[in-house]
Amino acid sequence: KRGKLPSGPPPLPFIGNIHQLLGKDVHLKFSKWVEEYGKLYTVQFGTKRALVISDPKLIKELFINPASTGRFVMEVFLVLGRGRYGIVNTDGSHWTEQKNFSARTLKSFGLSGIGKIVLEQQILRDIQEFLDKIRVETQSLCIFDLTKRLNCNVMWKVIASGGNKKGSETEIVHYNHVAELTEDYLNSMGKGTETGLAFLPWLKYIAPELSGYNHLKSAADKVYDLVAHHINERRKVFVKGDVKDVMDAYVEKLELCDDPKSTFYGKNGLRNSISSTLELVTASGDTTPHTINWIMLYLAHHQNVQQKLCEEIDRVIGSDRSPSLVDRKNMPYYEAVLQEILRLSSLGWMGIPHQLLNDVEFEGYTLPKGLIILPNLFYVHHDPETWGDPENFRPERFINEKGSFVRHECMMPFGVGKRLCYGESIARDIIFLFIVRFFQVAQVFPESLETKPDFKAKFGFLLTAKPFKVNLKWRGKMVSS
Ligand code: HEM
Repeated sequence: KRGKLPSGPPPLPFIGNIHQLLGKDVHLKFSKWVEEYGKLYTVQFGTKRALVISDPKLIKELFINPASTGRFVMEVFLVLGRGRYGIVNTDGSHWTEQKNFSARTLKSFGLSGIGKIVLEQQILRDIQEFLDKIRVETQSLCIFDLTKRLNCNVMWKVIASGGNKKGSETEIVHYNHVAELTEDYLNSMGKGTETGLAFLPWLKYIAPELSGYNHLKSAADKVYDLVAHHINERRKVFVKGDVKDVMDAYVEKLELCDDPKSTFYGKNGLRNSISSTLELVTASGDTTPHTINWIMLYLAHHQNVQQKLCEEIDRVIGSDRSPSLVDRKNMPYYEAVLQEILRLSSLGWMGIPHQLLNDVEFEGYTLPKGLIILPNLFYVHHDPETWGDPENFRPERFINEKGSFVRHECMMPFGVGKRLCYGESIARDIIFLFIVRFFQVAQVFPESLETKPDFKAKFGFLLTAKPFKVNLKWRGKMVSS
């Protein structure tokens, strides 16, 4: 099959399949095409060809090959990093150096690092504040707006807490500002996926307003300037060895780098550090709170599952103490609920597109260098051949006869292979602390009995739950953490 690629929906001259990929619910079109063309097919973005892979084994096989770690650079990300800097927009040795440093630093200052106990306590205090705030609400509540802020606070603590006086007025104003700017950028990124800008960068020239480019650029600039400002301020007061958070670690790395070949060296070093830090803020800004939001939606409409989760919380933690991350290993049902929601929601429905760095022999085809690779994660998580009843919410599918949680090799919500999401661990930790603490003291119900559940996702760069409200009922004691 040399020179040939798997077929797919017939492309039109110049635009390829773009006319079929604009607007809403593109993930469902990608699934429909699996039925027509099989688990390997190609689509055409203008002049660029993309291979869509819908088989988990094949995704794994290709994504562990170093040739597949190239990044197809999307305008919606490029505009944020102001070029190919940082992690998401880079590949090769540039990407390796930036990603390794970022992953290591996140680990050190996140929930598995040196200050993990203090951070866990701080997060629980933030969650307590959140609970206190909603406790006075008697009306039905849109939880998402609050969890988004909460998540941003947590991440900004990991990234830049060392520069702020804990609990001060400025800290709160500052956190809210970071959250607002991040949200604006993330919303415009979703819009850019709908209008096609993500795959057709030239739209910014012919339809800058309509494609959402103008708004995207101004939102991206604001959040970039904010992070750049903080890094530059820290550089002015840099003290070697005084590293309190992720941002300090970047500043130290920049100040001490004397290797011109390093991606931390000189002006480009600064650009890379700003981009990489920025990516931590934006990559976590939507993903974690939207996952929490999906959990709320499913549990509000599946009282039996919520009941079982509450029973597990009561059994393992009780009501006299706050949860701790060490409880997680004793909570298989929680793990199964999260896994089932990650499967059903498939937030990152096509991951972030890869691009081949070299020719690759794959399934009898010679895939050419430069080919875009799209893992059809939504389909993988909904394939009837794998799941039998993919549309049903059934956490039990991840529980074995002994009552233990079992992993499933077809689950890949955080991607797979060498470019796997390295925020998985902190995302899982934050979600655990939030959900378990929340259901330790509260229950959620649909806004009204007539409210019909709508589990169909709102389409964008991420698949998110449509806005909804829940009613709360308080249970257990409001133990303070
Ligand atoms: C439920 C939460 C999350 C989900 C479902 C998720 C999912 C994903 C997926 C599917 C990818 C694409 C992997 C690929 O390119 O093949 C990705 C990449 C990435 N994620 Fe996450 N993510 C989540 C949370 C986070 C958090 C909290 C952070 C940061 C703290 C983060 C940082 C990143 C970064 C920087 C990349 C790009 C990595 C690269 O280009 O090599 N993610 N994520």
